[in-house]
Amino acid sequence: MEWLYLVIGIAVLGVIALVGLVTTRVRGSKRDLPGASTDVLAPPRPQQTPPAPADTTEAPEAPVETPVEPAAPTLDRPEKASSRLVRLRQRLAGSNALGRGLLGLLSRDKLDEDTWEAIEDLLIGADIGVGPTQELVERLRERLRVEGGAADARAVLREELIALVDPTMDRSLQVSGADGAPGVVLVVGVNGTGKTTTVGKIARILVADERSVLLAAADTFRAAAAEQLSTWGERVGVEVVRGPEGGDPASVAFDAVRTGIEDGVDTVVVDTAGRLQNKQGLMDELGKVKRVLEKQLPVTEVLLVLDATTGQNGLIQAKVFAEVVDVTGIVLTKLDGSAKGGIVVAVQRQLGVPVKLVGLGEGPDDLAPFDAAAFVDALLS
Ligand SMILES: Nc1nc2c(ncn2[C@@H]2O[C@H](COP(=O)(O)OP(=O)(O)OP(=O)(O)O)[C@@H](O)[C@H]2O)c(=O)[nH]1
Repeated sequence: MEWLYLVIGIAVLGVIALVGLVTTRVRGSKRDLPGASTDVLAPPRPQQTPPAPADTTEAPEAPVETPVEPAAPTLDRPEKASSRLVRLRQRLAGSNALGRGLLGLLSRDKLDEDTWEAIEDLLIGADIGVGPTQELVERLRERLRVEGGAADARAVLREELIALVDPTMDRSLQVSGADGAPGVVLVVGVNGTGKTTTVGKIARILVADERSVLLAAADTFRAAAAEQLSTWGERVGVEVVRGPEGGDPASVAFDAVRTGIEDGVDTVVVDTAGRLQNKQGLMDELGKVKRVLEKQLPVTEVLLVLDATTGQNGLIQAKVFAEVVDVTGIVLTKLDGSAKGGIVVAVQRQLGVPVKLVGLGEGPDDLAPFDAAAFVDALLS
């Protein structure tokens, strides 16, 4: 019996050993299958790329992002006043017909009475005025007679014309107040002479000279004038004080000077209306504007704007304005469109005040400080 138990035990052990061997073989063969996976729906694994070799060069730095500032409005850079008359001298083309005409006559071999008469006609035609014409002709006759053939007609004419225009007059603009207070420039003139345009151009001259400026749109009569002035101001970053259309011009002027004092600007330039029904209305309004301005600060300059193409009419206007306000300087506009440069002499004689600025075109920087010698040189060029 014992041997039977022994045989059964050996047989059981053999079976166990056989089953264990088969299981191990099956597992081993599964592990060896390429791509074997427990889940067939799983997406194929992305192929692993070998790690890049270590880069020994420095990686470029990522650009640093700077915050974008809102674009500042681009402002005009007005031309310096000193270079303007030279640039604009060819604009006096109409007037230099006068210079050429005079030189042609004076260069004749014989200066007879007919020639002197022709010279007089030329001068009067150029609006120099009767008195200054006679004075000039007398001086020329005298000098050419005394100096005789040795005289250089051109040089003599140049000297005498400069003397007539008067280089001794103070033509500087009074744009500064006392003790650091703003200077106040009051601009007057009949409408259409180029007054508003001139105020805009004066602002540019001051800005080019690095002065701070405030404009007062005290021409409340014409709505477009305030708009026009604002456009001039915006181009050079100058503030414009405005009032309601048809409002009191004196109150706009007052507000502007108060703002100018508060802001500490160098100069306040005041535009005024010129379109008034009668002389009394004009007197009342301009007188009031000036009085109201002077409650706060003295007016340092009163500029009268005259259109050079209007000839005698301009002289009559000049007289009326001079009665209303103390004009301290004249701005002659549209000299580019006029053959009558002689008006410079006539108006200075009439008012006894200097031409300080001349308008020689519609461009923003076509307003130049007046200079007697440069003007005469342009006439004779
Ligand atoms: N050719 C030329 N034109 C000029 C000159 N100055 C001004 N003008 C022109 O003259 C016209 C009238 O100018 P404004 O400034 O509007 O005249 P204003 O006197 O202010 O007129 P109101 O505002 O109605 O009183 C405009 O077309 C200007 O461009 C100049 O020197 N030469």
